[in-house]
Amino acid sequence: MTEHMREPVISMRKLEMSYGNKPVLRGVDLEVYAGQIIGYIGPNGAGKSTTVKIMLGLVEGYRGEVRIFGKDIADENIDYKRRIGYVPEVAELYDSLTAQEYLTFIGELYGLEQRKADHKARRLMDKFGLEEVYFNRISSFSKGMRQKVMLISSLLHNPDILFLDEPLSGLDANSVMVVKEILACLAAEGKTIFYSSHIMDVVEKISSRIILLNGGYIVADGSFQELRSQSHEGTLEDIFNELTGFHEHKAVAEKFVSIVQEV
Ligand SMILES: Nc1ncnc2c1ncn2[C@@H]1O[C@H](COP(=O)(O)OP(=O)(O)OP(=O)(O)O)[C@@H](O)[C@H]1O
Repeated sequence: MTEHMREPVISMRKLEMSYGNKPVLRGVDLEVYAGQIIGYIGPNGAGKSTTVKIMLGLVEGYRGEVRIFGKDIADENIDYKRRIGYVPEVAELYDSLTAQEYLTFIGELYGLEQRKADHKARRLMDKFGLEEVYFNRISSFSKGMRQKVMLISSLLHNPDILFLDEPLSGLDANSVMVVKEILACLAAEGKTIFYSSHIMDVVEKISSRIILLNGGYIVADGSFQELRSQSHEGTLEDIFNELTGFHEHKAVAEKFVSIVQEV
């Protein structure tokens, strides 16, 4: 079966969103299929988090249609949320809880039995080398340890779609390799991964499809090889600079440093 004969897992039509009178999304059309790892990129403030939060049902007031698992998310049916995992860019963990308390709590929110959530969370912590701190308070955790707890919490209920915002933030080189491999395995199992990041070389390597949002529109959509052959640029960083019309990094840096030196 070709990809386009299947139902999209996510589909957006004419998605528009404004904050006050400031338009952020000006008409985003998108269909995402099971098994895709979408590298979702764009300049700061382009609207990536806004799009993700709309899909998560956290932002209202958008125009257009968003369907997840074939259902319009505006229809008050929140069942789809049980099949979604989310790792936000800034982790809002409950510092006073232990990892065990936090993860079993999240597991229960997603409908797992307490005992099962505990057993699963403990084994996942073990795989990330955190078995010894399972009963410790999150307030004592380093940045990377917190990030691993967030990743585990987003996956406990075995979601079909995973939204990740800078998921490798704070992870050491070994853990980065493990997480990249986990994402590839999940995609091979038919999970859909929506991966937002500014680390272009990682996005280039892990994404099966890259979507570049700029000025409220999708300005590029394809595999890295497709984008590269269209833009005649070498790396994803070069393609990003080209498509967002940015060529002044040296001039901006020089000006910045010259202002720093004005004392
Ligand atoms: N709650 C809000 N109220 C008002 N404006 C907002 C709100 N949330 C986002 N914005 C604005 O919407 C625009 C898009 O923000 P968004 O966080 O979606 O960007 P982003 O692409 O995720 O950026 P970054 O790469 O910096 O994380 C920005 O101009 C931002 O100031």
